[in-house]
Amino acid sequence: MAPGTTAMVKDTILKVDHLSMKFGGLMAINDLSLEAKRGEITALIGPNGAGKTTVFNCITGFYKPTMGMITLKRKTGKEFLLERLKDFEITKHAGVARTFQNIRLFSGLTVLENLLVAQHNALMRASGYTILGLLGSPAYKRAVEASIEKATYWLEKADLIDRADDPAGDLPYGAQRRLEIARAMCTGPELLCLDEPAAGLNPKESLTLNTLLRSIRDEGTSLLLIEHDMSVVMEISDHVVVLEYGQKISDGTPDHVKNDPKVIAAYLGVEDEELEQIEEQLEGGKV
Ligand SMILES: Nc1ncnc2c1ncn2[C@@H]1O[C@H](COP(=O)(O)OP(=O)(O)OP(=O)(O)O)[C@@H](O)[C@H]1O
Repeated sequence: MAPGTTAMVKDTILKVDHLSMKFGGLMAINDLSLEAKRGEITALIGPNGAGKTTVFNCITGFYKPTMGMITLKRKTGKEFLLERLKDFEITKHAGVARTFQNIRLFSGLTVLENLLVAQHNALMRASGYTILGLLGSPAYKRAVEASIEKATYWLEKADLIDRADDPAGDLPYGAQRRLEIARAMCTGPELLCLDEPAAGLNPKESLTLNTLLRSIRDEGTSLLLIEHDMSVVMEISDHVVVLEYGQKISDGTPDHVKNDPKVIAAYLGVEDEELEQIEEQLEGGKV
């Protein structure tokens, strides 16, 4: 068991085994193994260039890893080997949704329309993929009502209901980030992967984001996030994995990793001999 974790055994939703990713001569990820538990917020942190986005891109199918296995276990018990799936299959079959570092909304569509577009697949399925189905089928009408209900639910959760009819591009930055998250939730994921959700947010927006992410977790969706904002990471994460130069250097509760000398050294960029001094200072309670 990782140091700093509790004794209660939780189900694993995501298991990364001996993952490596090479770009030409550069080993961006080197034999990385980690687990994310169901119903928890797991944060992936580390200095710039540590390999966080590369791990994310391997999990969500944007990159095919050079080596290793990534297993996603759904609530039904069914397992998917993500490295063998295409990105859209990872969303559709394995129940993984993601957001990106750069906001990718349909800025000319309204806030509500953005959430309805996210449910396009479910609506088309209900139509039977026919014009007649779109025009007259009761199943399609029911699906439209359900998609509006789901959109409204997430707009309320994301504190965006008052802006439902405004173009998404008119929202302040923090609200656009929450809309992206609401949109991802409308696909009904079991694992939500967020790439720097707090980037560029002011302190008030960060607090609203924390509330939204906690409520998503409390409703049973597991979260994996990359984040540089330590006020977000330490406040809401159940579990933190720290990378440096493509390798895991620490893994445990927020309290465990923030007191881990290797993590402190990685963030301060210190040499090995200085690390020993930090360790001594930590033992003496001076850091
Ligand atoms: N497509 C790519 N081609 C070549 N090298 C890449 C590619 N993607 C990432 N890298 C390299 O892999 C290493 C890890 O990059 P990555 O973006 O995963 O780090 P990161 O921890 O997400 O950094 P940051 O916090 O700055 O976003 C870096 O040295 C980066 O230059």
